[in-house]
Amino acid sequence: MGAVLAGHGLVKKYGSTTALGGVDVEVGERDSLAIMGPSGSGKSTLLHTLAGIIRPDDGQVLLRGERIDSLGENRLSALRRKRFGFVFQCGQLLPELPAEENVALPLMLEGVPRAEAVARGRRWFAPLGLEGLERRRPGQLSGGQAQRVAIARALAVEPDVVFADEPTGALDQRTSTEVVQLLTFATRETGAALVMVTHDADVAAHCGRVLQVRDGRISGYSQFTIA
Ligand SMILES: Nc1ncnc2c1ncn2[C@@H]1O[C@H](COP(=O)(O)OP(=O)(O)OP(=O)(O)O)[C@@H](O)[C@H]1O
Repeated sequence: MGAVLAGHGLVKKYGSTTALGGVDVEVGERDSLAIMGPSGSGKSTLLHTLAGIIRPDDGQVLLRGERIDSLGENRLSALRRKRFGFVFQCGQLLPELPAEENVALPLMLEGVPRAEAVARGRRWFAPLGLEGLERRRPGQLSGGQAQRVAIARALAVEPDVVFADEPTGALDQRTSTEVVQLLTFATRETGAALVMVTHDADVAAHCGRVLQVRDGRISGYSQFTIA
């Protein structure tokens, strides 16, 4: 079976800094990949390049075999909205909207009527342990609850790939474990691939594979068997 997302020979330079020096990476359906490495090694650049946020100077990004890095900006941003979900370190939820409307937002941006978008988004509240919190605003949620709302929002469009950039970076260890378990479980349930940057080896160990990046190149690879 072909890769859902692939990067081939990815190069990105900032002046004399080589952030990516020719990286090859692939993720398949239900596959989860953690990207680890020291500060400044190119992890975020790799995630953002795969997600079509940064354009590589050389190499290609393919989504289900189709090249996306050469798309025009409008098509690329439409593709990001429809086919990718994003989870950031701090949920980046809209503070004035209740949880269920934050989750429904990506669907509403795609033209789904509000009531239907909220109903579709609500299916994630029980599996993510958020039942009863639908009307709470982000300021009334704990850090872990807010990250679970962010996961629900990332999954609302039923994306091909979920990108998570330090999704547990602001959480304590116990909450990190809960959040990464839910993130990997819920992403696999939808059949999406997961690409996650993390500094935390315990968090990375929940992914099927771990890619080590150093000085913009892959320096190691490990594979886990997920029960
Ligand atoms: N917009 C930019 N302009 C100039 N240099 C950049 C830019 N973005 C990243 N870099 C440089 O590219 C290299 C890789 O940065 P990147 O943010 O990808 O690393 P990282 O591994 O994600 O780091 P961290 O763990 O600290 O977030 C670094 O040397 C960084 O300073």
